[in-house]
Amino acid sequence: MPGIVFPKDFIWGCATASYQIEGAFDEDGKGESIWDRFSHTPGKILNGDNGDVACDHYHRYKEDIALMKEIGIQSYRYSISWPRIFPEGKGQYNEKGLDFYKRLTYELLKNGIKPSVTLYHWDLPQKLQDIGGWANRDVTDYFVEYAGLLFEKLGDVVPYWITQNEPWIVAFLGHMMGVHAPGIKDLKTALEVFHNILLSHGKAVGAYRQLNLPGKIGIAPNFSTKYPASDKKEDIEACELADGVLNKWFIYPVFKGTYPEDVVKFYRDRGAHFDFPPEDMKIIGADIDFLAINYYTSEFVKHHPVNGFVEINNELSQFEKTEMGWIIYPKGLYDLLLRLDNDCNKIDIIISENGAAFDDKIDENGNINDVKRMNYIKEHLIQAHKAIEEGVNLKGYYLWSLMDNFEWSFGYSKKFGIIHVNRENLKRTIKNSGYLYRDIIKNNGL
Ligand SMILES: OC[C@@H]1[C@@H](O)[C@H](O)[C@@H](O)c2[nH]c(CCc3ccccc3)c[n+]21
Repeated sequence: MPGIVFPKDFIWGCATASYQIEGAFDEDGKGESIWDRFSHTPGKILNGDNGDVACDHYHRYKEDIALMKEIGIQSYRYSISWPRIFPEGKGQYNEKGLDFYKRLTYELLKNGIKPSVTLYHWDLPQKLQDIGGWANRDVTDYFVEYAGLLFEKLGDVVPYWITQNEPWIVAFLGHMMGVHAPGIKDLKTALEVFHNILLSHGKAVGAYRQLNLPGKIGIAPNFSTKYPASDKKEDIEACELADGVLNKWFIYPVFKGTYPEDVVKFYRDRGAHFDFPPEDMKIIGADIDFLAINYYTSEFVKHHPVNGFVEINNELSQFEKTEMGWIIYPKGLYDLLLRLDNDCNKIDIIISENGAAFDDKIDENGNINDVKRMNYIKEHLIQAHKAIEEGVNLKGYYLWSLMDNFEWSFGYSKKFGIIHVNRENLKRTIKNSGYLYRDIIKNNGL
């Protein structure tokens, strides 16, 4: 592979999220989150796993930051647990909870690692779910109160802020499919939740601008590139609809001030009447400094007589798959980056999540030669670099994830880390993919 060199100020990072790594689920005044409630509900999580202890990052954060330093990570994307800050979701804040994130943030800065803070990565205070959660429009204002406190306390030292992680997953896995917290199965609720999460994002951006802080603020949707399974007209139309449901459903409100008409009709035809106050759309379309994208895989799409479209990856044996059953399709990242560069007015983009779960094997010397993950990382970075050469303003890459952690409904069975975590004693071991990433960072390329 001819030497691939990234731009000199390209940011090399890694990402985690509070509920997936912290543990200490009820320590130092933290309130219950909807993921505490969901994972404590029998039958929701594989093997009955939960985040009570997770990777115990709450107590081991200094050791974990030392490992980031050893790998040479330049920026660390972490999320703040809202119920650690506001145990009841609003009102009186919890000094001890805030103190943890101050200690974590200053330890990163001390080690020359730029903090990138995600305000919401799914762990809503349960007390807010008790009053309707994200389906209750008032929660958007409680989110601004929460965000505003963190802007005030950490805004002068945190250079990157991400308001919301994956509104689509929160809305549709949590409120339509019911496989994520809070486990609701209702399309209309899912649409309200999606809208209110975007509204909370826009309001928080507005609050951030008022404070004239030195950092940058954005949002982290999940995208996947859709390809028609054939060149039949019906499959091409089905693919357009699938792209609308996932990708346009985010891009249009945030960058064009409206929801995509074809998808609104799709939902209306399925009994979910959908329209929101026009003034909301202005708030949702607040200017952001960067778009953070989570990309893992792509889908091939076929026409379906009832549902309009069906994604057929599980029928495709020609692609390698990860332990999540997702096809490995690096060109989908390239195509996504070119598309976003075009659709989002050449906004700065960072890849806020990219990575893969594989069934890692530990050899007799305790080393983990996770070649599949190493190949996945290299192949996706090659595509990211190609996009940069095409003029895409790609500014950074955050690998998912720093360490093996709680993979939502799959519990600890799916491992995405470049650092292995022993589930018995929580011992950390850098995998060969971690050493590869160290070399990539050192060389600023492949
Ligand atoms: O599944 C790996 C990671 C999660 O651990 C992160 O918390 C989450 O931000 C994240 N998003 C995606 C892509 C969208 C997706 C999420 C959950 C389930 C299926 C697809 C993959 N991941």
